[in-house]
Order: sequence, then C-alpha cells, then structure tokens
Amino acid sequence: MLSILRMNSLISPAVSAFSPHIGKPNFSLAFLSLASSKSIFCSPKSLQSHDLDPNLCPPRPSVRALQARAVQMRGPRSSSGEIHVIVGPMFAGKTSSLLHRIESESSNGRSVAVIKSNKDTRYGLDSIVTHDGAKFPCVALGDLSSFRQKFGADAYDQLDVIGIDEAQFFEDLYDFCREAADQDGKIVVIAGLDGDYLRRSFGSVLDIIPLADSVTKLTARCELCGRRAFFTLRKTNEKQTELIGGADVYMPVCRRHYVSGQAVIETTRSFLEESQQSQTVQCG
Ligand SMILES: Nc1ncnc2c1ncn2[C@@H]1O[C@H](COP(=O)(O)OP(=O)(O)O)[C@@H](O)[C@H]1O
Ligand SMILES: Cc1cn([C@H]2C[C@H](O)[C@@H](COP(=O)(O)O)O2)c(=O)[nH]c1=O
Ligand SMILES: [Zn+2]
Repeated sequence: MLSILRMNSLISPAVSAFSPHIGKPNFSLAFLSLASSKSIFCSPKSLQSHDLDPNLCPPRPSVRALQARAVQMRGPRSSSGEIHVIVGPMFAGKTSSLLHRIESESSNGRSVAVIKSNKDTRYGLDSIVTHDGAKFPCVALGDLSSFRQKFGADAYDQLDVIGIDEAQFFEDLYDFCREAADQDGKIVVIAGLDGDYLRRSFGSVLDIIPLADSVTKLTARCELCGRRAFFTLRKTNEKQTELIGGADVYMPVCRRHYVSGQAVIETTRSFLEESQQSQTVQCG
C-alpha cells in the first residue's frame, strides 16, 4: 500500500510517461517527472504528513542538471529500441512470423539481420528455413555476444532490426536483447520455444518477457485431432533437453493428446528399459 501511494505521488498526470498525448513512452520525461516530484528528494520518513514540509527536504537540483542526467540515463538511441517475442510449440509458425516481420521492416527501408543458433545445421548455416520451406539469409552463432564482432561494429551500428530464431538455444539472450534495445536502440524480434518436450521453461526465452514490448504465443494444429496445439511431443526415447529435429522426432499436440501421448511414451520407455535390464541379467 505504501509503495502504491509513493508511486502515485511520483507520477504527475500532466507529464506522465504514458500520457496519451505523447504516444510512445518517453522515459526522459518520466525521469524529469519523477525527479521534480517532492517525495523523490525526501527520505521514506517524509511520507508522514507532518514531514511533507518543503523546508525539511534537501534543495532540488536545477532543471539543467536533471536534463543532463536524463540524457545520460537515456543513452544514444534508446527511445527507438523495442523487443518483440514470438513463442509457441514447434510448427506454430514462429519462424514464418519472424521472417514476415523482418521482410516487412526491410521493405520499409530498415536495415535488418537475422541470427540463428549454430546448433541446428540441418539446412546449412547461412539461412533460416521454415517447416514449409521459406528461406532467409542469416548469421549462425553459438552465442549472441559474438554477433557485433562477427557482423562488424560499423555494420552493427547501421542495423535497425535484429531477428533471433531458435532463441531457446542462446544462453546470453537476456543481456544481448537488453543491451541491443535499451542501449543501441535496435528493434529486436525473437522467435523461440517457450517450453521443451516436457513443457518445462526452455533456455532463457521466458526470462526476456519482462523486457518485452510485446509477447505473442502462436499455436499449431494437433497432429492427432486437428485442434489447436500448444505443446510439442517428442516421439522418441531420448531424454536430453536439446535434440535437434523436425517432424521425424516431434509433433505438435493439444493438451489431451500431450497427456495421453506422453503417458504412452513413458510406458514404452519403462517397458524397453525393463526388458533391456532383464536381457543384461540373463546374458551376464
Ligand atoms: N501440425 C502442424 N500445424 C501447423 N503447421 C504445420 C504442421 N505441420 C507442418 N506445418 C507447417 O509448418 C509451417 C510453420 O513452420 P515454421 O514457421 O517453421 O514453424 P515454427 O518455427 O513455429 O516451428 C506451417 O505454415 C505449416 O505449413
Ligand atoms: C521441443 C524441443 C525441441 N527441440 C529442438 C528441435 C528443433 O531443432 C528446435 C525447434 O525448432 P522450431 O523452429 O521451433 O521448429 O528445437 C529441442 O532441442 N528440445 C525440445 O524439447
Ligand atoms: Zn489433439
């Protein structure tokens, strides 16, 4: 409750960062708005009404000092940075949606680049390919922190839009996206699996949601009943989290068929494990 009261008192309605008159959030205004509020210069104790006497607060910094500080905090191009996240099971159209966005940004005259993980070598390393065969040139990397140096610092500076496919495979996703959008003013569009075949959070994809301007969860068609599919079922016995593959290994399924399919796979696995063990005992 106390923090809600403080928040309310810190945002002046006339110059709110989310004022409809301004359109896009303007964080330098937000900073000035926050900084010019009385309570930011007072200790928490000043929330008590008898302490709200302006004489008890330290002197306010000049507007010029606040502006300089706001520019310093804002960084060079942060007002145009954005992060858009596309998640869903396999075959949901994540890569297609990423490519669509990248192509439309490119035809609007923006400079674009697409990164994919070098763990997936199925279609070569120089293009990303959707499940229905659409292609786009890309840079394949093991980690995102090497992108600037591999792409070239000058070329990086010229980029407006960065697409990242198979985001679940990048451990440094959070730091890269934050820096690209907040510091370098890039529009970052990320496509990846939110969950693995056991429906556990996959890599760092969910960690970037607090950084995002938008999050879209796409669905595929359940291969067993045609209803909307939210999950990816692994059809084989392999247990490791990362296992590159397509329709040979995975299928998109609805909740009902995930639960029944997973039960069949687990029963089959334990049956195979048991029969292997008994064979070993008999042979030994
Ligand atoms: N069960 C399915 N449900 C939906 N699309 C499927 C299915 N199987 C194959 N596809 C094809 O996959 C395409 C999506 O491919 P892609 O964009 O590569 O998906 P994702 O990146 O999410 O795996 C669809 O347009 C469709 O042609
Ligand atoms: C569910 C799941 C998937 N993978 C792998 C399989 C594919 O190589 C990619 C996903 O590609 P897509 O563009 O989303 O079709 O991830 C994995 O390694 N582990 C899993 O649990
Ligand atoms: Zn189904």
